[in-house]
Amino acid sequence: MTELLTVTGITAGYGDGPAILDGAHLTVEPGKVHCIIGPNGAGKSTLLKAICGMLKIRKGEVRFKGERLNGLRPDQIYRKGIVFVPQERALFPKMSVRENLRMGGFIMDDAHELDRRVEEVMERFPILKERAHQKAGTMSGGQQQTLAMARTMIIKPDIVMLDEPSLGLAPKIVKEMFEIMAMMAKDGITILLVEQNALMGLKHADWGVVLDLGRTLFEGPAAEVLGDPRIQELYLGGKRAA
Ligand SMILES: Nc1ncnc2c1ncn2[C@@H]1O[C@H](COP(=O)(O)OP(=O)(O)OP(=O)(O)O)[C@@H](O)[C@H]1O
Repeated sequence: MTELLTVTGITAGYGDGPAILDGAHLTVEPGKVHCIIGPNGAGKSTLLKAICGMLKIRKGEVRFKGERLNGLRPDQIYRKGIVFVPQERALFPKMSVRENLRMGGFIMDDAHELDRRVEEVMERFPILKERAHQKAGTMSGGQQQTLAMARTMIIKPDIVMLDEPSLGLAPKIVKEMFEIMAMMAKDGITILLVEQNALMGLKHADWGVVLDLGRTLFEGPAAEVLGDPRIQELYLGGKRAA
């Protein structure tokens, strides 16, 4: 197995506060969809924030393509091709769809190339092309989520980390969101997904990771996680996977 990213025994927290992550580990394989599940407060979002450089790693390490990422700033990690979409999506609500997409390429020096990428991405998402001049903040939740996901594609990233992208969206829109995620994976983008609806998340994933109290309790093929009676009982609401 060739790992794209490995997280080994990391400890991290907010400021000088207690360790929220306490020995978490993770193996990320190229081109696959990885879903991190676990109860509220387990540290799922914190894990994504630690990987993308928003939180200092106190112990352990994160390696990407063999290179240690510890201590790098978020923009340096972004430049390497790891993009994080937080729960709140971090769009610029007063800026247009096109301007938001351009912001996805803030690390690109070549303005023409950036414009070309924005056009290319808009071709993939007709709703964004139609609404290129609309202010992002005036769009529906689903359209904003589409924009947030499309924006990651501007720099042709290696890894996109999505923190609860389905939050607050109607079921039909959630389905569309998972379709976009599948399209990104088909394009070769490796996905790291945190999903509150663990069953749904795992059903769309290749690899499952169970995090609790800041530790990785289990990681393995998503089908195995779905089929494990103990995990079903503790983390999947006791529901048998269909
Ligand atoms: N900005 C912050 N400052 C201090 N503590 C924080 C901050 N953000 C999260 N925490 C704490 O870190 C712990 C883990 O939060 P985190 O958001 O990573 O959990 P989660 O597994 O993603 O759960 P949820 O589904 O509730 O978001 C919680 O106890 C939370 O209160």
